Amino acid sequence: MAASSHLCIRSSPGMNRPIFRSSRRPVQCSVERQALFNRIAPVYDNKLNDLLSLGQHRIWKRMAVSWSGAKEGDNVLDLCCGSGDLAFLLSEKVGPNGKVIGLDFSKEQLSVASSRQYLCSKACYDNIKWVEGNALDLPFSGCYFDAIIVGYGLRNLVDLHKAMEEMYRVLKPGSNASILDFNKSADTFSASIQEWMIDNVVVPVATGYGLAEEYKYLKSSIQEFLTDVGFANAVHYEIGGGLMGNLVATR
Ligand SMILES: C/C(=C\Cc1cc(O)c2ccccc2c1O)CCC[C@H](C)CCC[C@H](C)CCCC(C)C
Ligand SMILES: C[S@@+](CC[C@H](N)C(=O)[O-])C[C@H]1O[C@@H](n2cnc3c(N)ncnc32)[C@H](O)[C@@H]1O
Repeated sequence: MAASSHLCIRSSPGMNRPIFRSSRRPVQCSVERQALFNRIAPVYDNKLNDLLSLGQHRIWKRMAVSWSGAKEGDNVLDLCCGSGDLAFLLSEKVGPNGKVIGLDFSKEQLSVASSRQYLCSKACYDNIKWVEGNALDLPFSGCYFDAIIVGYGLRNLVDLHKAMEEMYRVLKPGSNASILDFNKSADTFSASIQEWMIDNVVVPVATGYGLAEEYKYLKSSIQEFLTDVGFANAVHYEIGGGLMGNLVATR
């Protein structure tokens, strides 16, 4: 790893998959957010997202991977990886000659990701490394990645502009950042369906998981931040009937 001087290894109890911890100086990140994602790690998983999205999130994540442009042998980043869904998909895409880094600031989320990797027998998952770090101060040198993917991560960051600058810095020129998140649809019909779903399905289900507050502000646009930091091109695709959006930004 190019920036190995910034990373140290933390053992992951009961497992043989190390988690690398960034030793860079702390920069702004929300301690409350970090605590929240640590707290929800045992319940934030495929089952919850399957329930909320009727399994559709698996399709949306595959589309995001495809838009990232990641290919065999690439070095790619799953930013705000959580329990690692996108990292696992990327791992299959880049194959044994490629490398995947899943970065998150929640130890507990990374611990879940690491045990999923350990429990799954797919050999290609050996190409994944988990890094505990901050999206606002990435522990990698410039022009390091062939693709970056972010699933439902950016909305949770305290400084979106800084995160975009960091993504731009570590991406190689000509490479893509593929950003999957909730969409703020311009179409009033789609927007009202989304609002209805969130108020009547998502929030009540999430309340049962202790996540009500987190699901109350799902409707924000992120596109404007990307072009600000110098991305050459940014294209936004509406998916899932306009409920979700995938932004593809090229450096
Ligand atoms: C993928 C989903 C949630 C991801 C998610 C994002 C966050 O920012 C969080 C923050 C804190 C805690 C948890 C999360 C989190 O889980 C679920 C998405 C649900 C959709 C809003 C609702 C989809 C409803 C429909 C049933 C889907 C039907 C699609 C249609 C047939 C095209
Ligand atoms: C809603 S989850 C999404 C997880 C995963 N990408 C997925 O699609 O299922 C958002 C993740 O962003 C992480 N996160 C939030 N702020 C972060 C930051 N400043 N640096 C690194 N990770 C962060 C959280 O810990 C959490 O795991």
